[in-house]
Amino acid sequence: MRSERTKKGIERAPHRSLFRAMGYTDEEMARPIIGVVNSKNEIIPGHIHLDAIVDAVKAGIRMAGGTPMEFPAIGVCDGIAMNHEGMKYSLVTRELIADSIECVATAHAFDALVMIPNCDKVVPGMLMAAGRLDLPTVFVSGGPMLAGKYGNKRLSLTNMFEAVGSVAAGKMSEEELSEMEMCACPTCGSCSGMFTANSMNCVTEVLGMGLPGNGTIPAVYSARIALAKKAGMAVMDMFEKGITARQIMNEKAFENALAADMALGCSSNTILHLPAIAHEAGVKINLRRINEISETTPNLCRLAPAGDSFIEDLDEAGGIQAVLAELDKKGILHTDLLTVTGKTIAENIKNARNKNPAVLRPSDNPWSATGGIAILFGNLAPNGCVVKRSACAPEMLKHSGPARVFNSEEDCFKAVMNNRIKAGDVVVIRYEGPRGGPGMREMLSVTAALAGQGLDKQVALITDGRFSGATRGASIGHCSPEAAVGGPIAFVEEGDIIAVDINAYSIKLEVADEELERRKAAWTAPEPKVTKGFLARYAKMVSSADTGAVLS
Ligand SMILES: CC(C)(O)[C@@H](O)C(=O)O
Ligand SMILES: [Mg+2]
Repeated sequence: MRSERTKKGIERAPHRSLFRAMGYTDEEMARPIIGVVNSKNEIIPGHIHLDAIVDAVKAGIRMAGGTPMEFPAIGVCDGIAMNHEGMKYSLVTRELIADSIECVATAHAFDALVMIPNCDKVVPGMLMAAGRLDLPTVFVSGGPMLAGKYGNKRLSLTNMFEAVGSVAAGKMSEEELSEMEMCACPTCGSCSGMFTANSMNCVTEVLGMGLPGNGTIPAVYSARIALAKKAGMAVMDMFEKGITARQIMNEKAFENALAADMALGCSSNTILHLPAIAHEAGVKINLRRINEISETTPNLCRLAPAGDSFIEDLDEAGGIQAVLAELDKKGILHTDLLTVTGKTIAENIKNARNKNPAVLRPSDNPWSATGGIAILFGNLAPNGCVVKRSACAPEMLKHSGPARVFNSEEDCFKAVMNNRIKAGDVVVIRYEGPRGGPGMREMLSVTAALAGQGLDKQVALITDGRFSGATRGASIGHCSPEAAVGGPIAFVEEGDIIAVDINAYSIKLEVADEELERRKAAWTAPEPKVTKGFLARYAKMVSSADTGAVLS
């Protein structure tokens, strides 16, 4: 046992005295020590209830003969951090979470880990730690929030952000906005659509790191508590069999994750997180390979923000296992891979059934023959940029128009709220990349306000920042290289024509090469916006978005 480093022999008597200080018994010390990473806090709706999940996990570990030892992980609510300086501190927590778990788990020589995340950056941060540490590891998330009800309409956080634009455009009253505010987010859990948190929790299940049900069972269902108990038992089984994270998260597992991403219509943020997680697991994900997978994977789900169903509906339809069964019918899944159930994907999906073809389209009757995400390349983004095409109005799949250039999210948001963006425009928001932001802000307020004004069918937006999973429209993010390092997006001028052809995977700044060279020669890198603290250190070290914005 790895944990013997902290508890066996005469030289470990001091260590044991410290365990005794916490009330641990000989029996508890003799058993495998399982680190239980609890990201509970009182500022994220997806995390407020996690103590109940943690208690159930610990019960499962004890039932199966282990000793759980809990330690914390931080987390940020992207919704509450949105549209202000706070959002610069969101993506960066992913690395803090991974690094801090590495520190605690190694310092205390845990034998195995159970990770309990829920929201956006906590899931990938923990998956990165799992890949780095390569211990037996099981994930059980907090589960999705139920959808809100407003009159006879169901709604989610997307509607709230879009309503802000509707009020600004005079299409909705402030009274209606306040009424919606009271019912959009009715329970604890990760926001109810196929936004980033749920995307990542679903992908965790596909990777094989979460038990069946991990991605979709609602936070308030008793089945989630039972799942947590099973996760505690599963980690003990993995420990006994010597199954570690990297045996599960191999190259084929990431291919499965990307295929499911395309079928589910996941958040564009998965294209940052999956390469970052793969990097920690020793696997390389290439953006061009992602397009190949998207080209051959049907899009089966249009949950919010692409449609009006929610994660709870996907759960009732059979959840992620039913999605995998649909994909398997097309032969696009590697099914011989091991998962935390101790069984293969083929064994896990044997009895999975699609119980609602309106929510989960059968693979021979998809929403589209191609997947939810497209990576565009061209002179404006030589290293690629990302769009969730399944949440884009069909008329915007091909668009060209004049650039409206902003050097920060704030400047652009003001212009949108003052109704200064017009039909046909291509909004450019730059110096918001991983290094330039710093921290690559998520720009749901801008994209939602445009959608709330009805402009999502007429306006495209491109940025070196990123979006929320709740963003819809021709919102093209992660433009690489970013403006702060002299990427071509830095050279766009007001009125330049930008042509986007999403299904051709192309984005073009229609300015002659010689002119772009002239602009490049006249360009100087801006001074760093932040000069102290973690953000300043992050800005110096972070890689480009096309490689996952990682620190190594
Ligand atoms: C606040 C949201 C909706 O969670 C967003 O952060 C996302 O990325 O989906
Ligand atoms: Mg987010």
